[in-house]
Amino acid sequence: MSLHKVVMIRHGESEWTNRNLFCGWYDSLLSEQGHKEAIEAARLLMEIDNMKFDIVFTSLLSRAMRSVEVILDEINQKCIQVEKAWQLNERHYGHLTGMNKEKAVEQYGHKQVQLWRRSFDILPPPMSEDHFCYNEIRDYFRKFGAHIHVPRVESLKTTMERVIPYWRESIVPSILSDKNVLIVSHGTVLRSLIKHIEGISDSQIMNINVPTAIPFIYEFDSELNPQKSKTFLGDQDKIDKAIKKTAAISRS
Ligand SMILES: O=C(O)[C@H](O)COP(=O)(O)O
Repeated sequence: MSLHKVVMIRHGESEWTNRNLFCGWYDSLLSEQGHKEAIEAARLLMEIDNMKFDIVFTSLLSRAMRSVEVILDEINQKCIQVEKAWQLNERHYGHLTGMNKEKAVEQYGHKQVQLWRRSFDILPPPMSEDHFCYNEIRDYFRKFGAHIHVPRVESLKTTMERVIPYWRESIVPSILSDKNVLIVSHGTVLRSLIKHIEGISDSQIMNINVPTAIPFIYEFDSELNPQKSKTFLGDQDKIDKAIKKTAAISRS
């Protein structure tokens, strides 16, 4: 039985993640560390036997698009098709956007902030029009056309409402036509896909954290059943440390 292999990667660290700020739909650039992480992700991809991609799916946010450029350059596959879609954007963090995560804990408490970050359906407060990022986010996405509806806030649940239809309608046909697919996206988008693909419950998904720039692989049969849980590439100790860092609110 021939299996369909799909590789997924969360973009490298952004400047705002480096400063421990909630980012969401704000277009924070790849940090210097994020650039190095993307190079390291490419190195891990080169260890896969015969890994030649046919198509890459990514978001409209620079941290993901730039990670794609760095990775494709490093693996010497610059000329392949890259599909950029707003549906693969990070979840919108609403009022929390731009707030320091430790300050948010001081203001709202650890339990509430963790529920906003990792619960399935608890929405942070929405972004109001006088929020300091409101106009910048709206203007950034206007450039890509009127079809993009910029939300005021999203949970994992509402993020899935745009990610899963895009997965079914745009990504799955490529997988089933035997293309080698690479997805470079964001923490919440990848948690959406992992939840959907592995049938993870609403409560269990709280414990899933996707570290930046460590590729993971799914192998699907022809009915798109995953053969096993996602498999991260690289050293297990490094993977465990990166997952722990992603889960934590404090970066110190
Ligand atoms: O949007 C963000 O701030 C990050 O991409 C994810 O942050 P989190 O790990 O706190 O959800």
